[in-house]
Amino acid sequence: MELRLEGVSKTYPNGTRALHDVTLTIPRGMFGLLGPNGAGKSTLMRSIATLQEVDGGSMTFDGIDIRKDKDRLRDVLGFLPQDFGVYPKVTAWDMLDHLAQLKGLSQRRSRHDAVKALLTKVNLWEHRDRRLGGFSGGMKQRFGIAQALLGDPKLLIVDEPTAGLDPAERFRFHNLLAEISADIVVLLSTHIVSDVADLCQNMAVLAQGRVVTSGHPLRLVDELKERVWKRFVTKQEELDALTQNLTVIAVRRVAGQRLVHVHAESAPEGFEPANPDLEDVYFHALSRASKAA
Ligand SMILES: Nc1ncnc2c1ncn2[C@@H]1O[C@H](COP(=O)(O)OP(=O)(O)OP(=O)(O)O)[C@@H](O)[C@H]1O
Repeated sequence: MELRLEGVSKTYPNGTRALHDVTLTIPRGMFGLLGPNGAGKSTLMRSIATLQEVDGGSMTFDGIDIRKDKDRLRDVLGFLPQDFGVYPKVTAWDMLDHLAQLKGLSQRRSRHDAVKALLTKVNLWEHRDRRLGGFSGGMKQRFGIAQALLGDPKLLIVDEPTAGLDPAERFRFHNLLAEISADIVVLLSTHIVSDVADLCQNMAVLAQGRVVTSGHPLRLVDELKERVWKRFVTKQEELDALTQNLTVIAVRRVAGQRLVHVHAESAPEGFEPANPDLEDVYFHALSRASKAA
């Protein structure tokens, strides 16, 4: 069971090239698709979810040709879109029961069993009679996952699910996703590097519609070993000079100071070795992509 994308491309009518020859193999488990705003993540998610068309390439999931056989894909798909909205005056139970009916669960008894199991799974059973409008951001997202899991999907797509969640809610949401992804393919799109570092066995970075790196997060970090160097800077002129002469990957704030990470085969003067992490992988991939553009 895997999702395969080959040469997927999309240009919007206004000429924006949102996807450019995207080729990825996404196996069972959690796959993180990282990229800055405008990279093309939502376009890709929505296309896989059959909500919009691509212009070229092929997309298959577990033997289903997604572009040709949309209905078959929808039968095995769960989707939590970026802008998942809820009816504020409806209770969690009534909303999920209604959505379950729309999904084709017509037999009342088994539908109620399924709704109960899902609300329990996402830890909202005790809140089932509360109106959705009173839910916190994290509760709404967990409800979003419950609706996405109706009908036991084999492919679950979640688009930027943790934006705006506080750390405790994020942690809870992560645990839920990790549990779900044991048996199915979960595609998580995000611009938050630590979501991918914490959760994903495989990942890709998308920039300007292209896959700029992909693989196992720890292996990608490993590839940067002894190639990332750090140094604190205080003045803007210093930073400008470094940016001109070296490959600056990232500038972070650490305890109120600016810490520069650069990529180089050997230590530039004044720099010491840094332990690379997934942020370095991400920013290095983005800086390579913007140089190539
Ligand atoms: N309907 C549309 N018509 C024209 N251009 C679009 C349309 N939807 C998206 N775009 C453009 O396509 C590019 C990719 O957008 P997309 O929303 O897929 O990126 P993203 O990585 O999901 O970003 P974000 O996190 O901001 O949603 C952007 O340049 C965006 O402005």
